[in-house]
Amino acid sequence: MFVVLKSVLGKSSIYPECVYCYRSQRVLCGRPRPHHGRSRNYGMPAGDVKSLRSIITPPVSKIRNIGIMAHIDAGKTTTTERMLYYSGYTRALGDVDDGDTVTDYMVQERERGITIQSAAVTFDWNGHRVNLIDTPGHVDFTVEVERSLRVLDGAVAVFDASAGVEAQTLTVWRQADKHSVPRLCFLNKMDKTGASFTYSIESIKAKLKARPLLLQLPIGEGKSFKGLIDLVTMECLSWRSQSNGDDGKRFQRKPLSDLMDPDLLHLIADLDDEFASLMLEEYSEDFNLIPIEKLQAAIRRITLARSAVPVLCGSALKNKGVQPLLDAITLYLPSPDDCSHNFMSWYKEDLCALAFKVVHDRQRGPMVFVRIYSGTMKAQSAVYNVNKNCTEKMSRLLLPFADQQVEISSLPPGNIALIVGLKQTATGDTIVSSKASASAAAHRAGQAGETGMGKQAQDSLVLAGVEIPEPVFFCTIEPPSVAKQSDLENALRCLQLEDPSLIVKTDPDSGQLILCGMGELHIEIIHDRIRREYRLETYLGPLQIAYRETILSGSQASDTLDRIIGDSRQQVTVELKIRPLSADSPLIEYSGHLPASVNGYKEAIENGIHSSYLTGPLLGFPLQDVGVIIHEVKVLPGTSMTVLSACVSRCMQKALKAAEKQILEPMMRLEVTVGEDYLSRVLADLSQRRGSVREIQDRLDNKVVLAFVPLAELMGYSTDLRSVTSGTATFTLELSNYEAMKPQDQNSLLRKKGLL
Ligand SMILES: Nc1nc2c(ncn2[C@@H]2O[C@H](COP(=O)(O)OP(=O)(O)OP(=O)(O)O)[C@@H](O)[C@H]2O)c(=O)[nH]1
Repeated sequence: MFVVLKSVLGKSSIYPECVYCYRSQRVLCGRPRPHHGRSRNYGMPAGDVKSLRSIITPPVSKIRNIGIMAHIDAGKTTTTERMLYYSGYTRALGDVDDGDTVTDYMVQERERGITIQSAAVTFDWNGHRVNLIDTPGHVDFTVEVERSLRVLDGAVAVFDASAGVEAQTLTVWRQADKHSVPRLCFLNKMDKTGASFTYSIESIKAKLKARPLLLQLPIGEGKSFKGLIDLVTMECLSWRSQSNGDDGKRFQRKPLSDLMDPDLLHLIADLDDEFASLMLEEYSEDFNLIPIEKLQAAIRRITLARSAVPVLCGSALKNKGVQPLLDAITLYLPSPDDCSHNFMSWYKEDLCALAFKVVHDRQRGPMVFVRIYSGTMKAQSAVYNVNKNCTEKMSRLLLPFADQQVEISSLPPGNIALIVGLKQTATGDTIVSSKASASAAAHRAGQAGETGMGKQAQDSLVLAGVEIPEPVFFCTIEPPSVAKQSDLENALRCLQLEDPSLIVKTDPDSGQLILCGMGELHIEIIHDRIRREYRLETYLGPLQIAYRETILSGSQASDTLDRIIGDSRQQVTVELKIRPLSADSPLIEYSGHLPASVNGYKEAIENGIHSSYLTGPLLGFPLQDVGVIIHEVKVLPGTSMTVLSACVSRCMQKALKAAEKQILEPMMRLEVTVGEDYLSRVLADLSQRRGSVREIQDRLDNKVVLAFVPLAELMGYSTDLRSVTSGTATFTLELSNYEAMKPQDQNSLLRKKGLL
């Protein structure tokens, strides 16, 4: 039994069993007030706390962890807002155009009107707990998309009914195909001039290669759109005109006919054997006697098997069709019970959760969104972070109900929760109950290893997270003044917890901070967030590609460092050889006749070598595949280990200068999905980008081109691909390896950098 205390802030320890509701304007997780000065009233007057009072943990079969995916501007934020409103968790209808929505809470999202990071909101509908997870579609945020696909069990694809399937939906749809996520389609904006139900259905068939299962038909299109025909219940659903201020909460359901829709029945029988036998046997006399529940159960089986995709329609902006969409989510999309992940079996009843988003609250510090896969999560307990190898204490466990957070004492598997108190946990980390439990899971994975599972597979099973690709772009970032340097470092530390694909380094020569990210937009967004959220005006250097360097021939060098520091003499002599590293030789070797005392210096010697690996001799990029043989090390007694490391490092630089050098460039594994009509154009474009095509596969009616292309040739690829394929192709990109540049390409790069 929960009691809601209105606006009681920071007193949870006094009433540990209570559920607190927080006024969003004060305690939102880092959510700033709307920038335009107008703010929505999220306050909860007395007597309107029914929904929070009734919070109980539902059985897992009643949980729906659902992603919303859409092309930019299709209306997913508006649809989400309506869902929150109709389910009773917000008191006013949020409007994207006024910048006062709940889910798009980063200011840039409000201003740019795009959704960058996945936000999760929870609400209850018809006895079900719905956790809505927003799914970004931009290619720079692929990791974000993959991570959100990992935590959700089903998805709703929202379309602009006047545009049909657009590029971003295609990208996320294909990722959802890859991860076998069951979906529903919602054709939004049926009220818009040019909206066409038929066109949208045709484009779902043609572009997504999906089989639409029409559960509704619109009554009118564009300005004349009034309501829907529900083909499952054979009812007419009509809403009052929004022009007289109607919020669409109440609508009329009028039975149209006692007869079922024969087309729908036959299509369902075609797709579902169980339903077909009902029609042929029990109800062969009269199909119209088939109970609606049986029809709905068949639609659910079809949706989960992904043999067709239910299609609904409406207009979120005009408050029409959202409640039936919510019904469909609870009726047809999977519960956590319907989905399983391999790694879950290693934890059995023990806690295993994935941190899928970290946000910063000025008062409460980092707040971590988690999906619980197994075991129970308890407030005020210690948890073990497998990725960071550390134990942390969580203070509070919250449910992210709309824009309020509701405190709860424990949560079973299948749920999404918000944790306060974890300081080390970053997005993508796996959280379990203890180190012992992680070891037990690794042990179980190991036992399976004996039956054919490799070490790598074991590790990935123990971890619930998504692998973060190496960043391939970088640029320098400078604070407005030296005094602000530590503020900038702090901001970057916080941002890294939220976004593990952001890497921050310090240039060893200039001491400048360097941002490394996944793409142009990624770095731009980080820059923007530092300005807005941390109020720091920073300067970015030009965006550069992260090359690497290596050597093609061996070389030898010796060096002596002789210094008087204070009143002691410090002297080191080093002689070493470097050579291209072959796959089976060790990185550092010591030649046979070194004095035994060298053993005591090994750490300092290796530090010197590792520091020289960070800056290559040509352009200062990290070294790769360079082996070292230490021939001689003479150290005067009393010499500090720092001087020894410095001498080794200087000697390495000398040897590197003398060797034949090579730049390695990042090669990207590019996967382009395109219709046959545009295939030749895509291939011609790739050949101009120094790309090599490895394979062309068939996927449904599309061609999938697998190619390796130098990253340097992929600047602006998304725009170019859109123009050569009229927006019909999608692509994914990830780092494959580093490859030696051809002499002419290397020379032109060096010339560009002013080094030739
Ligand atoms: N006519 C019409 N406009 C709509 C409807 N739903 C949303 N819009 C408008 O479409 C624009 C985009 O809506 P959003 O809800 O921000 O779309 P989104 O998909 O969340 O956009 P991103 O977060 O940028 O990807 C806004 O101007 C909305 O007012 C609708 O049903 N009909």
